[in-house]
Amino acid sequence: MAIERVAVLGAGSWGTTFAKVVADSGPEVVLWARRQEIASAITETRVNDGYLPGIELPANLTATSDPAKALDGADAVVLAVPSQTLRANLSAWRELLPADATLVSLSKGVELGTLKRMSEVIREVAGVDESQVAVVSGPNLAKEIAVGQPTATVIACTDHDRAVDLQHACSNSYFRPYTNTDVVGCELGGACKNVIALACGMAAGMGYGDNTMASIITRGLAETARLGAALGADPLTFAGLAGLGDLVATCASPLSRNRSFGERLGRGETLAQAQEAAHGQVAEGVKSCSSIRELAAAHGVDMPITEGVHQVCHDGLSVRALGAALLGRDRKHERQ
Ligand SMILES: NC(=O)c1ccc[n+]([C@@H]2O[C@H](COP(=O)([O-])OP(=O)(O)OC[C@H]3O[C@@H](n4cnc5c(N)ncnc54)[C@H](O)[C@@H]3O)[C@@H](O)[C@H]2O)c1
Ligand SMILES: O=P(O)(O)OC[C@H](O)CO
Repeated sequence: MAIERVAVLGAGSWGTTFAKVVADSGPEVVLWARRQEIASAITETRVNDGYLPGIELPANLTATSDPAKALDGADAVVLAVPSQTLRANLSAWRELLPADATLVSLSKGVELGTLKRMSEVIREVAGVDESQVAVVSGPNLAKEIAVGQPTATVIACTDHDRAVDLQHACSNSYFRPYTNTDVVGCELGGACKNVIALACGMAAGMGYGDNTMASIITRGLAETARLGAALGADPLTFAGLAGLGDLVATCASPLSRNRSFGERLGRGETLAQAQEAAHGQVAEGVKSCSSIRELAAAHGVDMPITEGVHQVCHDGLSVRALGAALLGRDRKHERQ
């Protein structure tokens, strides 16, 4: 089914940027902003100044703070709110969701408490089959895409035809989506890389260079792939855009909120100071390190970097002690 009208719920960095991507690809887009003043400002100035200053939004993108207006007649509903708020937000929107609309997750995280992936939360709250839920994940730093820098991504859905419909709705001269049916692998790649980026940021904050980064990225990918194997993901997904691609972009970029957050901790700032510097924008790994750690434990999977990041963020371990603990682990074979 051709997607002609898209609702994007969440007007932060990625929600606004993805709304622009879709609008630049052809469909009509209605962007829902939680705050009325942001919706009005977008309507009046065509700019979301708080999140994407200086970026002019296309004419086929309109904004509202009324979810019913955003969702009316939508062929696809894109959910662009922080992971830990998705359940509450979607519960409030449930009755307004058009019956056969594709429900698309942009959020990269694992829910605290339930240990569910975002597509699982969506299926549960909206009461839909897994074939109706898609995930967009890849090396997608919003600020680069908003200025039209080229990138690729993955649209994952167990229903390949639905993924292809969505692919058509967000393909343009600077955004190239690939399809994949491995929803589990794509979601785990997106959630876990935020935690590994925190670790890379910590190392950068301590003054360490590229060998350290490459070692954390590579071993971070190894532990992500171990979790994926335990949860039934396709191992090849982790070598793709939603795995290695996103991991490298996030761990290397000063634009990443997760990496920047970790860097502040590595320079000796407290969690509260790093949180304040984020200006309300979400660094998903700070919470997901705990849920991913629990998920790993429930499946008997060893994730030492994730464990260490959790201890730094929530158990008072110093960044220096984390480095020493990781280097002091039992020697092992690379494939273990
Ligand atoms: N920014 C990126 O480059 C990027 C890229 C890919 C994926 N993502 C993922 O997309 C998701 C959204 O990220 P973002 O960059 O748009 O985040 P953001 O912090 O920039 O914006 C979050 C948006 O959600 C809204 N929101 C609704 N309910 C909320 C609540 N209860 N608490 C806080 N905010 C609430 C906020 O008003 C805001 O508009 C995250 O899971 C993130 O990991 C982000
Ligand atoms: O800014 P971050 O750390 O939330 O990362 C943004 C995107 O997920 C990169 O693909």
